[in-house]
Amino acid sequence: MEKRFVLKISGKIIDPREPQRIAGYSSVIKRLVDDGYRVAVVVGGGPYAREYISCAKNLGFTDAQADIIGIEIARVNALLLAYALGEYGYIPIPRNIEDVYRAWSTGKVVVVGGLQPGQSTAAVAMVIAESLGVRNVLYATTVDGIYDKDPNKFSNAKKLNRISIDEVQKYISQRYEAGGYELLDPLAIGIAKRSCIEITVFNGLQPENVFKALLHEIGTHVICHE
Ligand SMILES: Nc1ncnc2c1ncn2[C@@H]1O[C@H](COP(=O)(O)OP(=O)(O)O)[C@@H](O)[C@H]1O
Ligand SMILES: O=c1ccn([C@@H]2O[C@H](COP(=O)(O)OP(=O)(O)O)[C@@H](O)[C@H]2O)c(=O)[nH]1
Repeated sequence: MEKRFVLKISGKIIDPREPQRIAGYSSVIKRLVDDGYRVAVVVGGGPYAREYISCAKNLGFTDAQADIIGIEIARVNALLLAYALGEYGYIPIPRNIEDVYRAWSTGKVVVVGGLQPGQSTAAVAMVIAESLGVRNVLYATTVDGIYDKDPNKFSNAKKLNRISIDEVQKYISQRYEAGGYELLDPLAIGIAKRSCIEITVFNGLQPENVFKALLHEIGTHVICHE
């Protein structure tokens, strides 16, 4: 099995109010590196990004400006994890794909926040996976996987264990705006499709769930047909 993967962690999970969970992710990632895995991590902006984005919108900023503010918050969350990784983590946080290549070539764990307006960190995870030739993205979020409809809105939503990348769009209702882009945004889906990148969407509130997600024991496995 390819021992390389990209791990996208929701900003709702890497949250400054939960330092022990950040320490938990650092320990899980270090164990995987010691076990011979190469990992690139993308961290989202979470509730703080949305506070700043709502302030930006209130001040009449453009969506691009609101996105850029979200990017910076995601980068700060990424810095929390990168520092927690100690000598395993690459510093500084890459700002573009060229920086990611340089960081990856050092052999360290690359941790990234946002990259550019008009997308989410899910798209960042796909772009990085595609750039590094990695075919496996683990998506740690706060729901158990992809459901047939939003589980936070419909109590009768059913979790899907395995779906094709071509089906994803019909299940996700999405606000295409700063702070939106729920789950997999259009760019993330497009890149996963064209480069046949497999995705496991799982509940990452417990860092140890990464081990189960790696083995497709939990979450939703999104596959592509070669
Ligand atoms: N079909 C679906 N299955 C699961 N979650 C969905 C679905 N449609 C919308 N969602 C919403 O997407 C959210 C996860 O997306 P997002 O908020 O971007 O999370 P993250 O912070 O992990 O990027 C869930 O909390 C859920 O409310
Ligand atoms: O490459 C990126 C990554 C993030 N964002 C902005 O930063 C916010 C926070 O990122 P994301 O929504 O992916 O974080 P999470 O869903 O994990 O909280 C997004 O909503 C976007 O507004 C962006 O513009 N470009």
